Amino acid sequence: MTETSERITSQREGEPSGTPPVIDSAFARWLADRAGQVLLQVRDEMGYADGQALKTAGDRAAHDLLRAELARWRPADAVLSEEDDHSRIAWQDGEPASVRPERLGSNRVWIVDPLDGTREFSEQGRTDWAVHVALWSSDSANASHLAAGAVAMPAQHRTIATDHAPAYPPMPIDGGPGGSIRIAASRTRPPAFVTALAEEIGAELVPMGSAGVKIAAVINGEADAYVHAGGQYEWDSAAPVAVALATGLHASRIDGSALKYNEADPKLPDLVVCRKDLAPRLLAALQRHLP
Ligand SMILES: Nc1ncnc2c1ncn2[C@@H]1O[C@H](COP(=O)(O)O)[C@@H](OP(=O)(O)O)[C@H]1O
Ligand SMILES: [Mg+2]
Repeated sequence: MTETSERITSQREGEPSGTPPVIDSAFARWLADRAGQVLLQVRDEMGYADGQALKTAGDRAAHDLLRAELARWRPADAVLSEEDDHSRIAWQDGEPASVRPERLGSNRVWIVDPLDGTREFSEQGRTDWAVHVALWSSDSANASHLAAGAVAMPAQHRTIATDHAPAYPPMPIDGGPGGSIRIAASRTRPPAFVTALAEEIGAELVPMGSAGVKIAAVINGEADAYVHAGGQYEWDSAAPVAVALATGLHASRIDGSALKYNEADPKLPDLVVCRKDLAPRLLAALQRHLP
């Protein structure tokens, strides 16, 4: 991890407090950092006695901050947030049957997960939780249309973002510790097929919370791949995938197709993020283990 790719999240000296950068990628970092600081405060103030109350308070506080700052500094843009009420849309075959979300007519949509790794946030001592801020833009050149992204990991005192894309992860000399590929997977609900996949390719599973933290582990070279299937939403992956793509990593659905964001139905149930040299082997093995 280089110094430029890993910045302490606190307000820098001499910066006028509350004035965000104009450039979208730096704005994404600023916003994720702000929400991260709020989440640390919530943890400090509430403690861990009531985990459910802590999760609810954290989700709400970070969501409210992101919503307010986006309304203030990017008033023309649309927002898709995990904490919004998606239930008012009646889904039918993956299409909204009644209300068409306003964001589908917008050229710029901020896709945010105020607190990814909610469970880990509520557990004392755990640092594997994150704030995700991504910008989807119809003008963006990449297939996923992700123009900017930031993942703040406040309890780890680091933020990764597309304004200073991290260096391409180092190649382990012998394929990682013990010579095996390291696959980051959910610590509480790893998909069954990932275990079978790991056995076939002689990989080791590295359990941790938060999709953002797992993708950050691949970006940092602490893991070689993140494989997930069985359910997730656009906000779980948009920001870390934006950073992974800016770093030069492979990121796709597990069938190899492009990850698409700002779709009518925000479900995005599976993905794989890995070094480019691993992608052909991993995708071929995935074909044999698709759930
Ligand atoms: N099967 C599933 N269905 C829906 N969401 C899932 C899921 N598996 C993981 N996720 C979401 O992906 C994020 C990372 O999960 P995990 O740590 O288990 O890998 C979590 O986001 P939130 O914490 O924002 O809810 C979690 O809710
Ligand atoms: Mg999430």
